[in-house]
Amino acid sequence: MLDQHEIYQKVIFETLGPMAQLNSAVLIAAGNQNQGIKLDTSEGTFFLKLNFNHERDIFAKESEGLQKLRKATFLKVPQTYGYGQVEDYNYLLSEFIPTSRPQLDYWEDLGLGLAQLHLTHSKQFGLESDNFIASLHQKNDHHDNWPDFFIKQRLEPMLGKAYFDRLIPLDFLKKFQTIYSKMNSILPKEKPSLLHGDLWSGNVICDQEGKPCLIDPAVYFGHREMDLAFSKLFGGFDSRFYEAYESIIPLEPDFESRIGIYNLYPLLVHLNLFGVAYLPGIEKIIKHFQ
Ligand SMILES: Nc1ncnc2c1ncn2[C@@H]1O[C@H](COP(=O)(O)OP(=O)(O)OP(=O)(O)O)[C@@H](O)[C@H]1O
Repeated sequence: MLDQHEIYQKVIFETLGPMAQLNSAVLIAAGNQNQGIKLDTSEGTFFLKLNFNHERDIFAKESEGLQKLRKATFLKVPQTYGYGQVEDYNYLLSEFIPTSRPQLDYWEDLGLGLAQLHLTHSKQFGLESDNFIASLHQKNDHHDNWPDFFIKQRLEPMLGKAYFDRLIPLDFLKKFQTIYSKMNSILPKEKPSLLHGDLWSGNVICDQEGKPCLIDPAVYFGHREMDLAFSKLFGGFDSRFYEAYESIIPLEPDFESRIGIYNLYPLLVHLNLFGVAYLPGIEKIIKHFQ
């Protein structure tokens, strides 16, 4: 069995080549699933993400998602250098983003960059393959209609998992499903937009130039209001972000009234990841829309 140092050395051998040497390694982020490590090597400084998830393609999908974002927006997005497995670990090696304090136009940039991302359209909602949101499988089968996609590919799989894992009883599941018939009239029709897919404040970091940098996406073509609603779930972004976004692509009237519906998805994700503390929030939204 390899020790930590040998694992890091093997990762840089596989991704940067046989001449690459590890100088030092510092753990900078330890989440529920992943470890984030700053690696100083003979080839430069890199960010290494490691986990034991049994889904072996989790970082292949993260790398694909980051590359899709890089192509679609002027915003900073880390370059990826390789992913794979060393012993039981999955790894992803990417550009290390040193952080600093936001510049004055930080929020405006983020709003304009997200609008640019959302102007990347597709004919259908979905993606060519499934991916992940945090450590959970995220389905992406194509649909022509947003409410169908949202119900069948987003809400139902997470609701089913919560029921299967005994986090919710059957009557709660049935109550939840009663709102499906309202979706068509509540959700405005729009073209599928490329989304970040997990756009909360923890997934935007400030780079060394004081500019926003997008990390940790769960990309797909969806309704752009999903990203905007998600951005309001845990603390929200500065009002300059929303103003800049709307200067490029204004929102349909009454967006605020739909935020709860969209956020049923991240709340179900949190229910499945972290447990029943998220149930009352979900219940409140369901009651409101029943
Ligand atoms: N490319 C990078 N360069 C430098 N630091 C990074 C980079 N990517 C992520 N980080 C730091 O590591 C932290 C965790 O990264 P990330 O969100 O990708 O991991 P995660 O395990 O999926 O986290 P979470 O479960 O909190 O969403 C970030 O909040 C950020 O501080």
